[in-house]
Amino acid sequence: MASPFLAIDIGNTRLKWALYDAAHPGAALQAHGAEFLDHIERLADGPWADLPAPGSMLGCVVAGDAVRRRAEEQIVERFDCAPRWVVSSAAEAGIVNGYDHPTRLGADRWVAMIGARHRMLDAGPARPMVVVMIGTAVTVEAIDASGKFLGGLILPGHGIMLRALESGTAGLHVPTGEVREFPTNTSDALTSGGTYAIAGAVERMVQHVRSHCGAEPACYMTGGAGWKMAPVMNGDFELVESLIMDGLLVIARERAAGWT
Ligand SMILES: Nc1ncnc2c1ncn2[C@@H]1O[C@H](COP(=O)(O)OP(=O)(O)OP(=O)(O)O)[C@@H](O)[C@H]1O
Ligand SMILES: CC(C)(CO)[C@@H](O)C(=O)NCCC(=O)O
Ligand SMILES: [K+]
Repeated sequence: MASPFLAIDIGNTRLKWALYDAAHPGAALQAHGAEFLDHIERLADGPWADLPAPGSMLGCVVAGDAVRRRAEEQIVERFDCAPRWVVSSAAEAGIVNGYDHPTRLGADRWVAMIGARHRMLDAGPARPMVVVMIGTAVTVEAIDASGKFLGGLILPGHGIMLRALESGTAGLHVPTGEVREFPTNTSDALTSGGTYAIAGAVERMVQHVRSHCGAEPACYMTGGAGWKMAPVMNGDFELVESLIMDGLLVIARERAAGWT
């Protein structure tokens, strides 16, 4: 009988977790949550206190070693299961890594691409992809129709952009504004500037992929602030909140198949 599977995504701002009824794509979500990194110690006695014990877990972590260790303490304290973390490699689950040093690619980026590829192939024939993650940092990945990761962009997220402007200028200390085509106050100018900086980078990558691959890419967006970007994106962007969790489920199934 299948046992529950715990998926964990530790970013630079928050730890996201999701418990599924089994370790394969399409498994039913039983519980999920997110904690700011300062609050990881609460997991075992808080949100995880009443969960059924998972038979296995798999995660991706881009925060530092100290954060990863604090998460491992919670996993071991609450559940009798070994912490396992995805490391970016030369190839896994249908994606071939084009990075100069494949292991230096952020594990969250690697897992999100694997989740996106699986979703794209589920929907129809193979196409190139653009995969965008809007978290603490923003990443914009290009993948060709064969599953080769061609390369990607890293840029500051909304929060970092605003804090950089605040600390680097004398006159920019204002509340968050609205996204406007023609902003007429400082708040709107800052919020719109950040949003369109990200949108512009994404549109450029879509152009690069379109001309390099000679086909229209399937475009996916994920990350905690993805819902804020989705409305301003040109073209068909599918917002998939669970892209990293989907990728973890794909990898978990492949590994289980390889080990039996
Ligand atoms: N209204 C806002 N104005 C400016 N920045 C914001 C706003 N809302 C969220 N942010 C910033 O956007 C970033 C991403 O938000 P969030 O923490 O939800 O994403 P995340 O996917 O959990 O990030 P990570 O995976 O990197 O931990 C954070 O750095 C946050 O400070
Ligand atoms: C770029 C971030 C911060 C995005 O979360 C993360 O994937 C990371 O720390 N990556 C390592 C460097 C790289 O991917 O080239
Ligand atoms: K992330």
